[in-house]
Amino acid sequence: MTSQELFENIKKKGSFLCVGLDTDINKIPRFLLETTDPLFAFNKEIIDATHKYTVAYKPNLAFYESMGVSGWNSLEKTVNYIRYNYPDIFIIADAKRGDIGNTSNMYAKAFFDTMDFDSVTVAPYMGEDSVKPFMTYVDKWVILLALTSNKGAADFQYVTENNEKLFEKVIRKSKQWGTEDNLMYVVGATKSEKLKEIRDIIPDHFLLVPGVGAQGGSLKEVAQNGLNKKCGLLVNSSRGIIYASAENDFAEKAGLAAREIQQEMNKLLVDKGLV
Ligand SMILES: O=c1ccn([C@@H]2O[C@H](COP(=O)(O)O)[C@@H](O)[C@H]2O)c(=O)[nH]1
Repeated sequence: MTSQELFENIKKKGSFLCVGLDTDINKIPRFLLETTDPLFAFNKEIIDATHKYTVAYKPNLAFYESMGVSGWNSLEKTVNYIRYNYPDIFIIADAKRGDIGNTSNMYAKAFFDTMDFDSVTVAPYMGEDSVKPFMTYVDKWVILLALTSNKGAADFQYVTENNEKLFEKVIRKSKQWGTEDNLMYVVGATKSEKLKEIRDIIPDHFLLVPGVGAQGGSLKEVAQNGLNKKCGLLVNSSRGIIYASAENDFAEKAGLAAREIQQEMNKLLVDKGLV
């Protein structure tokens, strides 16, 4: 998917929402545990209830890997289900990978050949040769960690040298490795005050923004500082949507939670003259 195609979907749905599929076996409704594949059964219901309001899904790999082989199967079935039923939706493997070149090649093969993800989150710490293997695939994206939403982001990402913070250096250097059609950045919604500075460095790239909802980031502030002429934002909410209810009505409540965010997003897009 190109950035223009992503923008077209955003305009069509009036939404730049990404629903995070952080599917925790301990949090899903108990009756699903009696099904043959509880993680997939939960995801399928959530996807059917939210697809109208979202342009992206982001399974976080930890929730699937922690289950062993059955978790990988649930993940693969989830990706195939989205691809087959809702083909215009962008699918993110939140895996935070990156290693020496030949190993990154294998990570890229896992997510882009073996599984049909559109994108994978990658940690920039090991540098260009650890990131480039993910960019050899046509129509696939790297989403590079730039300024993360957690408290520990302060440990390294704000460290300043020659008047430049580490996260700024990461963005400035890495933007030369790809294009606006295969490289996005993670910027936490809890760091929305930094979005203007980030937009000075990368005015046109898409940003994946986790941290609204459960982590307390403000969608309005993210939009004020981060929207660009092609929207340029995918704002993720995981727990705030998928665990809106722990009862039999979990899917319906997730749909309502997604719709509420979509309606707010639509207003923000209208105010910005983008739809
Ligand atoms: O900086 C980051 C990078 C990734 N994440 C991931 O996004 C979701 C957020 O979930 P919520 O339940 O909406 O808080 C989760 O998968 C994180 O691992 C992040 O939060 N911050």
